[in-house]
Amino acid sequence: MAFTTLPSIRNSISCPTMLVPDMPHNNISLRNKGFIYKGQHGINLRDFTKANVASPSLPVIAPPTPEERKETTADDRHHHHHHVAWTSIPQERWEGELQVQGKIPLWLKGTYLRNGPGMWHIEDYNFRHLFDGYATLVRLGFQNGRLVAGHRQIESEAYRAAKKNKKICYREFSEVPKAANFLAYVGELASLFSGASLTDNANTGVVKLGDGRVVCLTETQKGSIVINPETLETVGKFEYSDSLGGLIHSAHPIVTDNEFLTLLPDLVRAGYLVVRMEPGTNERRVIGRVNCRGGPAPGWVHSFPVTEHYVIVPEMPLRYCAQNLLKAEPTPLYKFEWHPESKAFMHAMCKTSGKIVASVEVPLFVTFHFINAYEEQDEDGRVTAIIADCCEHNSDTTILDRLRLQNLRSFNGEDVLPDARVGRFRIPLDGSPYGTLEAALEPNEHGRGMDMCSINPNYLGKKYRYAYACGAQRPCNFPNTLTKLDFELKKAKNWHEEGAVPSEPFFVARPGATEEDDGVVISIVSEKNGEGYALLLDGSTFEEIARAKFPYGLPYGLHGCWVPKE
Ligand SMILES: CC(=O)/C=C/C=C(C)/C=C/C1=C(C)CCCC1(C)C
Ligand SMILES: CC(/C=C/C=O)=C\C=C\C=O
Ligand SMILES: [Fe+2]
Repeated sequence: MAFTTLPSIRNSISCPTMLVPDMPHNNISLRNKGFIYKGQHGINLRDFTKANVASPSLPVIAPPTPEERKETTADDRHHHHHHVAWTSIPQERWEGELQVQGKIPLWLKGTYLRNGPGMWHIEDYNFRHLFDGYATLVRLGFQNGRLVAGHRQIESEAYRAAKKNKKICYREFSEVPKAANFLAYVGELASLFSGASLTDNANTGVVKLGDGRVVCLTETQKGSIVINPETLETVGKFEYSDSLGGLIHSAHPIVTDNEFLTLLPDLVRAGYLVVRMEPGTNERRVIGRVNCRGGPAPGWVHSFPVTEHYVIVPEMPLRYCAQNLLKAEPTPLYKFEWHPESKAFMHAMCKTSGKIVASVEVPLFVTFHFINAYEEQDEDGRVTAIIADCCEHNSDTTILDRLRLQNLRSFNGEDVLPDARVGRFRIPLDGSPYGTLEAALEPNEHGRGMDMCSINPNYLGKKYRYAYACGAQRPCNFPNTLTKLDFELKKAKNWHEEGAVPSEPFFVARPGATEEDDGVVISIVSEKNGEGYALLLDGSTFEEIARAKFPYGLPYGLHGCWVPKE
C-alpha cells in the first residue's frame, strides 16, 4: 500500500463536527494588502502561499473504512449499486501519497485542483441534481515524479449550516429549504429577494488569480471562497469590494495572470455587465453593458469566451427565470426557461472601449461551456469575423434533466445521453445581422457526446488547433471518454475504459514548449468497481503516461486549475 493511516486523526474524522468546528457568524472582515476576505482563520496571503507542502511520504488522514464507504447516504443503504461517481464522498478530508504506475514527467511541478459537488445528502435526505452537491475539492500535488493527493470539503456557510441544522438551509441549484427551516434559519421573507437565501456552496470551479489567491466559484457571487491550495483549508469568503451588486455571475470567469473578466447578468433590465478585476484587488470595474435583444430575461451564462481584443457575450434562449428562482418545487428547467421565440444572439464587446462591435442573431443553441474563441483574419491581416467554439447540446435542454442524480445513478445499458457536438459560431464583423453555427467536426468522431473542455491556456483567445474534452462511447448516460480534438484535421482521438467516468481532461503545458499540444492532460477517473485513480495522458500522443490509484473512489468532479510551483 502506498498510504498508511494515523489512528488519532482517523478517530476525529468519523465525527465531522469535531474535525470542522462551526465558524462564528460574526466573521470579521480582514484586509491585507488590499485583499479582502472573511474568515476566522486569520491566514493572510503571505502565510498561505508559504504554507507547508505535505511531506510526500507522510499521509495525514486515513482513507474511509469499507463501512463508511458503504454507508455514505441514506439512499446507499437501500441500493448498493450507485456508480462511485454519483456517490457522496464518505469523509470530510483525506491526504496521502499515491503509488504511481508509469512515469510522471519531472517538469510537472505544482498542484492540480479540482472542484465539484461531491456530497449529495444531508442526514437521510438525498439531493436531486448533480449541481446540488456540497463542494468537494481534490488536490494532486506533483513533485519530483511523486504524487501527494487529498480531498477536503469546502466550508461554505451553506454546508456548515446544513451540517449543524441537519437540513438544507439555503437555496441550491434545485434544492430549496423547507419554508420552516429556511425562515427559522435566515429569519425574514425579504431575504428571498435580497439574495440572503441563495447558497454560497462554491461547487463548480476553482481559479488561481494573478496575485496567487485561489478562489472556488459557483453561479452565486456570494459563493466565491478563498482556499489554501496546499491544505485545501477554507480561508474565507472572497468579498467583492465594489458596489456593482447583483446576485449571480458566470461560473467560469476568464482568469489570466493579468485580469479576471466575468459577466454579471442583470435580471431586472435584461442584459449583462461585462466586468474586469485587476490582480491584487477585489474590485470589479465595468467595461461595458450588453442589453438583451430577445426575451424577458438574460440567457444563462455559465461561461463565455474571449478573443485577444473582444469579450463575447452569448445570449442563449435558455434564460434565467426570476419566478422559478422563488418557487419551492423545481420546474422542468429549474431556475431557467426555454424561450425559442426570443431567439439567440452573440455579442462582441471591445475589451478596452466597451463598445459593441457585433451583435448578431445566431441559430438556437444550448451550451454550458465555451471552449475558446479567436479573431479570423483575411490575407491582409484584417479581422473579418470572430470564431467561438462551445460544447453544444444540439439546441436541446434535455441534458439538464439527464444530470439529475436519479438518472445518473440508474444506468441500465440504455443509450440515453443526448447528442452533443463542438458548435462553432462565426460572428461576422462587417455589420451583417446573422452569424452561423455549425459542427466544427463530425460529431461521430467523439461519439456524439461533448462537454467538460480545456485548451492549452497559452492559446486563450488565439487561433488554436487542439481542445480536450469528454466524449461518449455509447451506450452511455454520461460522457465517458477523454477526447483530444484536432480542429485542423477534424479528427478526435478517444480514451475509454469500460464503466469508467473520467472528469474534465485538464491540459498543463510543458514549460518551454513550442507545440500547442506539448504537455500533459490530467483527469480523475471514477471506476465501475467503486475505485478510482488520477490519470495522466500525453497531450500530444494522447497515450497514458501514468496513473495513480486513490485508496477510495472519488465522486465525479467538475472543473480544475493548475497552481505551478515556482
Ligand atoms: C455546478 C454547475 O455547473 C452549476 C451550478 C449552478 C448553480 C449552483 C446555480 C445556482 C443558482 C442559484 C442557487 C440561484 C440563482 C439561480 C442559479 C444561478 C441557477
Ligand atoms: C457536467 C456538465 C456540466 C457541468 C457544469 O459545470 C455537463 C455535462 C454534459 C454532458 O454531456
Ligand atoms: Fe462548468
